[in-house]
Amino acid sequence: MSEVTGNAWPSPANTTLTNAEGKEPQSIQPPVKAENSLWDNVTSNPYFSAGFGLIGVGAGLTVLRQGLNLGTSLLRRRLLVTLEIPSKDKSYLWFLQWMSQQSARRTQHLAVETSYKQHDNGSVSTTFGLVPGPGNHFFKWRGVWLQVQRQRDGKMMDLTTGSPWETITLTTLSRDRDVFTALLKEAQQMAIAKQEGKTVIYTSYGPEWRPFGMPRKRRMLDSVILDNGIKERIVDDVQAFIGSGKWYNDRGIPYRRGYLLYGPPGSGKSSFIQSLAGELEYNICILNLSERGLTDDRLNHLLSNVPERSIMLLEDIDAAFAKRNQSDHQGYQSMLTFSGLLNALDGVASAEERIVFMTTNHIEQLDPALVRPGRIDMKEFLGNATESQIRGMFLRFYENDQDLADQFVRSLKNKSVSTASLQGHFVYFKDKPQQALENASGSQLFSSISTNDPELGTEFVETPAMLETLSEDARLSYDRAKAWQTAYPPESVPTDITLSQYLTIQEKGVAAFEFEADMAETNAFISGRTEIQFFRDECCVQTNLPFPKNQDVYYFEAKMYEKPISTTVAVGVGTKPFPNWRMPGWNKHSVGYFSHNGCKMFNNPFEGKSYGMPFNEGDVVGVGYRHRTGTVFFTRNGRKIEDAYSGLRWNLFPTIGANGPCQVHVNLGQMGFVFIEANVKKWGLAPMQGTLAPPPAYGSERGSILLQTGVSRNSIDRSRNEDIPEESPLISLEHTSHIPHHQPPEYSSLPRHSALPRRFSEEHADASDHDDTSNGNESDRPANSP
Ligand SMILES: Nc1ncnc2c1ncn2[C@@H]1O[C@H](COP(=O)(O)OP(=O)(O)OP(=O)(O)O)[C@@H](O)[C@H]1O
Repeated sequence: MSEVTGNAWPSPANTTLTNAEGKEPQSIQPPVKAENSLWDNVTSNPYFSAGFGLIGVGAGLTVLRQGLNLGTSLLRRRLLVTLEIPSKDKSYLWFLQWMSQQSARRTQHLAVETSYKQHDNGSVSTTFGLVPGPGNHFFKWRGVWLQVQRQRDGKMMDLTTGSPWETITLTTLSRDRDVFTALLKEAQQMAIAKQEGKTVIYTSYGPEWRPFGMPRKRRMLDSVILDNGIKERIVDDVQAFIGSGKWYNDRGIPYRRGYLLYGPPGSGKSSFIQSLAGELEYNICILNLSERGLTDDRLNHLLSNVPERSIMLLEDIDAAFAKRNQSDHQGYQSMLTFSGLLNALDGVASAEERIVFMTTNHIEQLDPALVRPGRIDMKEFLGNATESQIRGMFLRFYENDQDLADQFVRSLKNKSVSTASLQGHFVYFKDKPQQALENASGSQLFSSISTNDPELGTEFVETPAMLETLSEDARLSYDRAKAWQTAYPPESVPTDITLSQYLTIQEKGVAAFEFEADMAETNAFISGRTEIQFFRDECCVQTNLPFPKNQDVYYFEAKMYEKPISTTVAVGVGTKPFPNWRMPGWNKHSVGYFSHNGCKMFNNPFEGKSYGMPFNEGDVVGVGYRHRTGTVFFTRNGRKIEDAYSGLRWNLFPTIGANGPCQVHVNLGQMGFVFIEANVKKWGLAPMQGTLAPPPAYGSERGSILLQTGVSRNSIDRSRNEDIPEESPLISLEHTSHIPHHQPPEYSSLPRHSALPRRFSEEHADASDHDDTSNGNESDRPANSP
């Protein structure tokens, strides 16, 4: 049994052991050696005590450091104040600019901020601003010490702009905390002062707007010379819009307004928008819709976050969707879709007003959905220089030279020149008005002149005055047709007479020609190939085949079979494809003679020229085409009117249009013409009958090829018909002798007999010889031979 005395742990020295017999216990003495070796060794070991010492020192230092940190942060918290400016914030750029003025010279670690400046003459100069680079910088401002810490995050990037994420941290003493506000205000004012009297041009940078280059000097409104009234109209409209936010909001109308400026290049569209921004003291946000990577979402975001007091400018809007008509689902150069643009323009309602300007050189290429009111509320045509513009431009360059200005205007009468060309001319003859006048017909000025003479088949350009003559509906139809013709240009489909069409004309004669009308699309119905019934609205129909080009003249006549006075009919020609809701003469590559006023029209609905008498029910209007000179002429009730137009060397199709109910019967040569000359000279589109036999009379089946038993290919006497091709029809040529002898028309563009069996063609050659000399029966063949 062991006994433990006291509460203390028994020391090994005092431990007593008794045995069972009660014999004197032997006291167990701890071995002296063991006690010394364990404890003493430990304590007396120099290495061990040195380790302890080190641990103690380390712990002490750690405590001290933490204490210091704690103290510093306490001190910082109490004594210092910091301001963080992330690179996303607007004031970041202001601050950097401000810094470049303040402290750059005092710091050792600089970074460069390069900026471009585009001058009014187009030249660009570059300036380098030195700003504190990443790291710590100290400087003193208004007696206060500041620490600037510019930190660039190596790992984080602004994914939209691709630039590294940066933060600027400013530190100063707590008591000087007001210095931050003062500093930021000064930076802001400095930035604003730089823009004062200037127009800032923003471009998109990722999903945000960034200033492009330095702010530009404001352009004055009177530096842009537009035709009378245009400038005032737009400026008044914009100003009225800007002040009427409440009006819009009260009526739940999105507070935005869209403007479209269209017209030829160099007419001042961009310049005017710039000067308008200057006048309103607005900035301009330019967006290129063809920009790579522009998506619907990004556009939407950009349009919803236009900087304050800015005009949104979408230039050359037609270019972005040039391919739209090929497929509605097509991707464009950018990833922007047309519907994306429409949605973005409709856009989120924003409290700030939104002014969107669009420009185009080709309004006809714009989708009607884009130009509808709400997206575009005001359209203005900026065309080539008018007389007043020419005078205005001249006087801007050579003040007070009224007389010379008048002479200059006179020298450009009836000529078409862009205002940009005029500017170039005046710059060239700077300070030399007399020379500018003398060289008014010089090549420099007129390099961009386009003649407006429709008779020469050149491009027609409408003017605002012309457009104003159209009603809203007519203008819509006109714009639609122009857009349509851009998508489907005249002659963009093959219209030459093909071999099979040629053979059909040979076989069927004039019956191969017929008017076509798609009932689903056209408000017209055709019966018996040439009898046209119009129902309502404007539309036109064309023949399936164009005028052939073998004989000198081709001719057809249209009889006004039933025509109320209220219906206007236009008889003429046009190329294909042609918008079937337009009258011939109203659109490119078409000519029309109009019933209500007797005018002729070519290529446009504005410049009708007085031509013949009006025509009405019972009247017969004829159209002749001389393809060598490309001349179109008309007849009225058998009397020829003078040539209408010449130089039209296209595949022209007889075209009849009407704007209301009426019936027009057309004679393409299937019967005698009212115009005698056409009968005598056989100007019809093809012979009355072709080479195909008419069906036999009832009861005369004997000998008829229709009821004969078929003749096998082998039964054909090939010794006499060596050239019969294997694939020739299985009709025995023995039986063709009764086919009326008609000379097949010699459509020169195609080989005459190559596709026909030799004997067949020989027979017909004989027959035609015979016909040419002895058969003068015009009722039989009125139309085809020259
Ligand atoms: N009506 C005008 N009045 C004064 N300057 C003009 C006028 N039209 C053109 N200019 C001058 O011609 C140059 C080109 O003009 P601007 O870029 O405005 O034409 P634009 O119609 O926008 O051409 P584009 O359709 O090719 O963009 C500018 O330097 C401008 O000053």
